[in-house]
Amino acid sequence: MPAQLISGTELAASIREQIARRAAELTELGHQPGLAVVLVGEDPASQVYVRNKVAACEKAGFKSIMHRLPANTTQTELLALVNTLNHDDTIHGILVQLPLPSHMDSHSVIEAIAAHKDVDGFHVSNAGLLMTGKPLFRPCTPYGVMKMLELTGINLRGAEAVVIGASNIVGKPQAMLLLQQGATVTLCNSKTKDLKAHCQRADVLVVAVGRPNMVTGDMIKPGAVVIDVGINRLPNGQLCGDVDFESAKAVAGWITPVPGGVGPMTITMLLQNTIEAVERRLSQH
Ligand SMILES: NC(=O)C1=CN([C@@H]2O[C@H](COP(=O)(O)OP(=O)(O)OC[C@H]3O[C@@H](n4cnc5c(N)ncnc54)[C@H](OP(=O)(O)O)[C@@H]3O)[C@@H](O)[C@H]2O)C=CC1
Ligand SMILES: Nc1nc(=O)c2c([nH]1)NC[C@@H]1CN(c3ccc(C(=O)N[C@@H](CCC(=O)O)C(=O)O)cc3)C=[N+]21
Ligand SMILES: [Mg+2]
Repeated sequence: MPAQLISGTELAASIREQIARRAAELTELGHQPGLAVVLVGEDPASQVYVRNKVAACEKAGFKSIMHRLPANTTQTELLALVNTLNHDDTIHGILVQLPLPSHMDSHSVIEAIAAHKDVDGFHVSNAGLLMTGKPLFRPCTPYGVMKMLELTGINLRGAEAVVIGASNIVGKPQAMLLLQQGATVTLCNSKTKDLKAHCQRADVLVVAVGRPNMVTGDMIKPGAVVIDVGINRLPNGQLCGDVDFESAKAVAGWITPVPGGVGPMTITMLLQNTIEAVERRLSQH
């Protein structure tokens, strides 16, 4: 039996409906959720993502402010904008689109964002809180993946979870969230020996590397849940994931498509985190 599809597009739409309802209530109370998205430079892929994020905000009834800065913006100018947004009470979430131009130090920029507005969850204090099991914001992509896993009904307690890719924004926080749900987690990287053997043990396989079709059907345990985070643009302009969808879907129990999989969930969880920021501020005043 071929794998069941986990539609990120559909799950995202149903979560966004709830978010829009809550946003309307919060607006009614005088607290319209506000997200600021900062894009430096003209990277075409980043422009697409940022446009999608702003459109999703508007559709959900958020206030969304897009700050587009030229590629030659200085780090000092960017830090000044971040500081202004930190002090703007109409803004609950701040997202600085990565990657930043090479003349900037993204670490310092992320650290400049007020941790309570860091809806990406990338600030070191948010990474630390996640690690200790008391997250303020869960990074959007891994958070979205957890929602997709919930939809499959898989019991993560004692499950073998393998994450391929160990970046600070996807792989590492993904491993933490899986661990917190009781999975036995293996986190693989470019030095991993015999990746195939690790994958074949996985009840849950999350792939976040950035290499087209690197995971093939022969690497997958029959019935496994396979989550493809990768977004790769092929020379012909087509988007594809890190998983070879055709061979994988013949073996997996559940699988996410690209596009229409994790990507739309990432944006949804960005909205979710912004709502959480508003709720938190309300409960503290
Ligand atoms: N759908 C979505 O919403 C999102 C999608 N993405 C996509 O996910 C992918 C990963 O992104 P990101 O985490 O930022 O990537 P990074 O480039 O930051 O990290 C890649 C990771 O993959 C590991 N890796 C590289 N080659 C191999 C290999 N042959 N075998 C095993 N591991 C390997 C690297 O190992 P090492 O640590 O040893 O270098 C590293 O840990 C990209 O395609 C990106 O576009 C990213 C964010 C959101
Ligand atoms: N500060 C910051 N936060 C991020 O969350 C962040 C970032 N920087 N830099 C880049 C990555 C990547 N990312 C994606 C979000 C949505 C889709 C998405 O919606 N993808 C659609 C397709 C979009 C298309 O057509 O290109 C899909 O998969 O169906 C993809 C990728 C967020 N990132
Ligand atoms: Mg996707």
